Amino acid sequence: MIKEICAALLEADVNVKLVGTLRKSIKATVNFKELPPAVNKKRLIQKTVFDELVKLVDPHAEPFKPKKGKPNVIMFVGLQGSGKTTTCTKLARHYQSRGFKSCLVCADTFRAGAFDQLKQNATKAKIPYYGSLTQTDPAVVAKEGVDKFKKERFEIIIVDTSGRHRQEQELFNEMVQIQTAVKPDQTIMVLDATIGQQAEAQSKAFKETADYGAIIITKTDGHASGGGAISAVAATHTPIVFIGTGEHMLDLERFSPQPFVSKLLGMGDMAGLVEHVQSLKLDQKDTMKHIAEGVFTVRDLRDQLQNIMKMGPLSKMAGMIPGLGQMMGGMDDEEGSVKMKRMIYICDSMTNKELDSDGKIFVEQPTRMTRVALGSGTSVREVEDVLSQQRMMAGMAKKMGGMGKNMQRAQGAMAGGNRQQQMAAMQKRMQSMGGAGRGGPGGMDMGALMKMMGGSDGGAGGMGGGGMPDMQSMMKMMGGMMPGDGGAGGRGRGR
Ligand SMILES: Nc1nc2c(ncn2[C@@H]2O[C@H](COP(=O)(O)OP(=O)(O)OP(=O)(O)O)[C@@H](O)[C@H]2O)c(=O)[nH]1
Repeated sequence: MIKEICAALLEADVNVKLVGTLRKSIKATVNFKELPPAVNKKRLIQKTVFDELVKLVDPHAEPFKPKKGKPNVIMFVGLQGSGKTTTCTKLARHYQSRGFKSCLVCADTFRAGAFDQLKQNATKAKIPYYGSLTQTDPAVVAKEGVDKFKKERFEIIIVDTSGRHRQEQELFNEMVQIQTAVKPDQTIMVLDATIGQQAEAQSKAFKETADYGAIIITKTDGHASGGGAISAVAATHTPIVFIGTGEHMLDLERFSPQPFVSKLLGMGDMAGLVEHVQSLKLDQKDTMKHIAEGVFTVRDLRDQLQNIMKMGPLSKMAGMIPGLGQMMGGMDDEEGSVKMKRMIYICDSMTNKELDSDGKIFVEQPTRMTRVALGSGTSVREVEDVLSQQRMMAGMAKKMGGMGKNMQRAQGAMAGGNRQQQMAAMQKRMQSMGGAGRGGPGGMDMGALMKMMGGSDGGAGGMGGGGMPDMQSMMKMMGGMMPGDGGAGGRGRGR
């Protein structure tokens, strides 16, 4: 088993030496001889590997926190094509949306077109930028830009540097010159997740020269498992702060060790998820019955919202399902929960008749929407959003009408089954999905995931007991309710 895991890690581009160390430390941690016979060895080894890897990438330190009201200069370094310019803009937008006055400085005078690229990105994100088409000394441009923005009281000043030179030494010299000129509060290295085994050497070389304090891994939405990233962290003892999850401006997520390692090993914490959900005593009966009949009322939506709220932070939930965390890119727990609470207030301001309706009543008498908006302290637009969410779910329920009955049957058949076995089979399926690299996080096949969770094929994938099958609707809803871009039902990026 250890051999298998080590092979998988090597395949995922984790550094050879690191795998060796890991192997030794597993053997040292797990005392196989003295294990009582009842202990599930496989699970124990898996957990040890998982913990070791998480320990490796967990920075155990507070990441750099920019201070409000003062200039925070952040310099980016990294090889060409690693996604530096894109990530600079993503980060500037990230801070800007959190109330920091942010801007970008292009210090790449080597590549013609670098400034244009930054300009385009910055304009799209409505972020002020600085660069020069005539000045050839990058350190001078960087200093000019930083000084100008400091004077204008910008709080986040991000400096993008060149990643390409005729010789590596020239690139490194230039990095040092820029660093000396702008004295960054933080230097971040951008590393492409697809870099593989070169990650260690590259990150070490950059560390020796530019002594960056944080790493951002880009392109984690691709097929690469990101093992190189772990090697880079291990080699340089530098924390990963964010991960890039796509080409879109919003595809930047705070790094979190557990989901990252889960993906690397191709397993989500499904067991944890099942236990968590089962401990919540969610009220599903009516909704399940309704879905089986192909119906989904406003009240069903309300109950589902409340169930989701009970589950705790969405990001935590998502982290337990391989790939889902990344897929929900940019999702902020607080924003999500505020949005959901408002949706519940809206439902709570409805009459029983409205709640038990299919929503058409609001179309027939639109003043009802105004009344509900007033009563809940929200806007008509938000009421419309809730109703369109419900309509979408109702459409799904209709399609699933027949399927719902099968689901219930399958559930009943499994109620007496061996949960442990079901769970093991489930994990295996999750692993094969994650491990086979099906398009990585962004590309996870939601249909398959939902089918599995619902166990609609009546196979071992289902989870028995109450509650779980309704994950189907929950997932869909989670997908539809991401705040920010597009509002209700407006996702689809990250794919
Ligand atoms: N799929 C995906 N693509 C990304 C991500 N980040 C960046 N890219 C893409 O990677 C390519 C290179 O990104 P750039 O930002 O131009 O790279 P750079 O490091 O600035 O390159 P130089 O300017 O040559 O130094 C672009 O096509 C980006 O859209 C990511 O997280 N996921």
